[in-house]
Formats: sequence, C-alpha cells, structure tokens
Amino acid sequence: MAQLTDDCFAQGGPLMRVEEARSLLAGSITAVTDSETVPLTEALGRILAEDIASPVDIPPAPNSAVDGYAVYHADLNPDAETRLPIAGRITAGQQDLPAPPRGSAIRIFTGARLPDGPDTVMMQEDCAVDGDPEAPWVVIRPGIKKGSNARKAGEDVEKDSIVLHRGQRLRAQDVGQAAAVGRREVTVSQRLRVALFSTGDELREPGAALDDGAIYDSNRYTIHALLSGLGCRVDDLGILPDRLDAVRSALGAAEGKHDLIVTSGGVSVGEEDHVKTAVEALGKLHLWRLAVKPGRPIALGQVGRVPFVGLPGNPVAVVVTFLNIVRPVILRMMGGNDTPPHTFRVRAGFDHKKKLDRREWVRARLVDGASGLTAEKFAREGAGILSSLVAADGLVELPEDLTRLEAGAMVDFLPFSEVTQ
Ligand SMILES: Nc1nc2c(c(=O)[nH]1)N[C@H]1C(S)=C(S)[C@@H](COP(=O)(O)OP(=O)(O)OC[C@H]3O[C@@H](n4cnc5c(N)ncnc54)[C@H](O)[C@@H]3O)O[C@H]1N2
Ligand code: MOO
Repeated sequence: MAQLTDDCFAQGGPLMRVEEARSLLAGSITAVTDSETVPLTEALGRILAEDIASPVDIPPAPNSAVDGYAVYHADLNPDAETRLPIAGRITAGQQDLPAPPRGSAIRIFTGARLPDGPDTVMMQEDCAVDGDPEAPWVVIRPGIKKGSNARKAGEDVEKDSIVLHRGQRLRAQDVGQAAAVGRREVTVSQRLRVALFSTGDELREPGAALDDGAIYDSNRYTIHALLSGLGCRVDDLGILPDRLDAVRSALGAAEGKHDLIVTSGGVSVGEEDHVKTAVEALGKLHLWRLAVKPGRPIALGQVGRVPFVGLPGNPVAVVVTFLNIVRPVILRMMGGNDTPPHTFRVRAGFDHKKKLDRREWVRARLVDGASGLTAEKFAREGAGILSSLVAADGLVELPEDLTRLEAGAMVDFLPFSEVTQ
C-alpha cells in the first residue's frame, strides 16, 4: 500500500501557527523561580535576577594602553623627530607617580596609571632610546595624534551605569563584567526543577538487552541534555509504560516537587497515546497541534498547577519543538528576557517542496564555498532519523507562505549553537 500520509496535516482540524502559539505562551507563562545568590564561578549560564550597576569608573583612572613613553603632545615636533629626556618610570599598580616636567618623557607600561600632565603615549616600537643609560633620552618619530594610547577614566564603564541587566543569561564575558565592577557574587534565578519522563512500551534503557520490537530510549537523553544546557535541574524519572493508569499516577506524583513536567511520546492519535488523556484528567491541555513540520503534535498544558510539555515521540520532532517552542517557555519561567535567537541568511543548496501554511524546519549543514555559506539538506527527511540531526549544523526555517524553494535562494538558518547552550 502506498504511504498515504507522511503528512502532519492529515489529522484535520485547525492547526495553530507558530507565532500564535509563541505569543499565547508568552502571554500565559510567567517567571516561577525565586532568586538565589551564587559566587561568580557558578554563574555561567544562569539568568540574572538583578540589574548590576558599577560603583566605580572603569578604568578608575587614566592609564596607558601600551608599553612605551608618556609625553606631552604639545612638546612633540609634528614634522621631525623629538628627543626628550626620560624623567621617570611608572609600572602597573604603582601608586606614587612622578610629576614629569614639560619637555620630558616617562617610561610607562600597559595598564600603568598616567601621571597628571602627559596626554599621549608612544609605543616603544616607535621610539629609540639613546644616551647615557643612567640618564637616557627617547627619540620619538613625528606623526602621533594627541591622546593616542592613553585610556581615559571611565572610558569602558561609567560609575553608576548598569552593566548587566535582569533577565539576561550570563555568558563568560558577562561573568567577567560582574567581576570587573567588583562583584564576587550575583543574584540569579533559581534553577527550574524539571520532571522528565519518556513514554512507550518499546523503549529500553541504553545498555539493556534489546528484545524484539524494542529500541533504546534516546529522547530522554536528548531532552535531559537540552534542559541541562538551559540550566535546569532535571529529575530523570525514567520510562513510563503505555498505560493510562501508570502515566496518570506518575504525572500526578511529579506535580508537587517540580516547576515543570516534560514528557516525550504518547501525544499523537493512537489508542496507546495516553499522555494527553492523563493530562486532561489531572489538569488542562492548552494546545497540541501546531502548523509545523516536524513536531506538530506537541502538548502544552498543566498538571494541577504545574506547567506540562508533552513533546512528540519522533526524535527529530523532539529537538525541533524543544528549540523553537519549549526553550523560550523555559527561559521565561526562569525570569529570562525574550531575546530571540539570531538566524542568519545563507544560500540554500537544495530544492524543496512544502505545504502551504505550515512552517518547516529543514535539517542542514553549512558548506563554505566560493559564494559564501550554503545550507545543504540531509538526504533523508523522516522525523525519526536522529542521525540527520547529528549531521546537521542547524535548521533552515521555511515560512508558512512558501511552497517551493529553489537552490540558490537565500534562506534563514538557525545554527544549533544559538539555541543549545
Ligand atoms: N495516524 C497518525 N499517526 C501519527 C500522526 C498522525 O497525525 N496520525 N502523527 C505522527 C507524528 S507527526 C508524530 S511526531 C508522532 C508523535 O507521536 P507520539 O508523540 O504519540 O509518539 P509515539 O507514538 O510514542 O512515538 C513516535 C515515534 O518515536 C519513537 N520514540 C518515542 N519515544 C522515543 C524515545 N524516548 N526515544 C527514541 N524514540 C522514541 C517511537 O518508537 C515511534 O517510532 O506520531 C506520528 N503518528
Ligand atoms: O512528523 Mo511529526 O512532524 O512531528 O514528527
């Protein structure tokens, strides 16, 4: 028999567009976590729960950007070499600064404070030193601009300005910025406590024997990694059998101890798909059919008062729906701001036909060629082909109104690196 529907739209009924789903979620999900104070060494990837202002100017005082000689620019001959006596020496961290007279230079090092007076620093490679080593002179080439290599107080950060904002996710440089304004600790949102289940009688733990009809549970490990990457505290609650009573009691038990419950599988239309029924019995199911490919049957709802996300079972659909739909929900629950990930315009290296009115994410790897970056599609497209994601660098996002893509057209590319850390 011909395959009738490898088609997520076959189920009929209204499908919700991505933008509608996102704005519905943005309107209904609020931050749920309290804040906590952590040392900077534990702050990476956490969401800042305070604005951080700098109590000081950075740098606090004018200093030199190079190893060289500090001079009064007005002492320099603009058209010929200038020869100046070296009147002193200043190293980084030195507090007692010599007061250089006009018509002299000061030996100075990168980061050392500039004394009052000199306004310009010559890089030592552009100077020559001669004369008696006890009383040396520096010879300076003409042409340097006034103020060169002299860092001004506050040129990086001005006192009292906000350097880091509540809701931002801390990257390495942000952690460094907190240290640069003198913070040892920062206040961040507590980690979201997430209960994670996979569902399906066919699933076995990796490492166990694989009997007939069974497969290893990969989704739970994929989702665990995705959640951990977002800074969640994941409670791995194993594999649930395809039995309504078991699913219902496991979800019910998870409610009290977690901020979010995530499952994979069991959200489609088969009689063995019990997750939707269990969630409806324990709370509410808000939406479960999106106008996307892959990943249409995603369940979003609540178990008691705890938000619930039921990801579809197909391994590719898991990743695509997590990154595009669930990730912003989780960041929002942790008090994160809504900074959308960056996509990049690249050339499509493939033709592609798609259905009108659904958004499609095509797995692609980037190839660097003479005409720039080209996105190449993986040969096989099934939503169960996890190896296609392994081979991909990211997702080409094709909009709802497109039905035909021709190789050479420019497309939006979402690199995994934008959304998996
Ligand atoms: N008659 C229809 N059948 C299906 C439809 C449909 O509209 N009508 N939708 C298809 C789509 S789209 C998807 S996606 C899946 C979603 O189904 P479920 O969420 O109920 O997932 P399962 O049926 O449990 O599993 C689907 C597939 O994925 C494998 N799987 C499940 N869990 C795991 C795991 N933890 N690790 C690895 N692989 C897993 C499972 O063995 C199945 O092959 O439904 C389609 N069907
Ligand atoms: O085919 Mo389904 O789009 O969600 O994997």
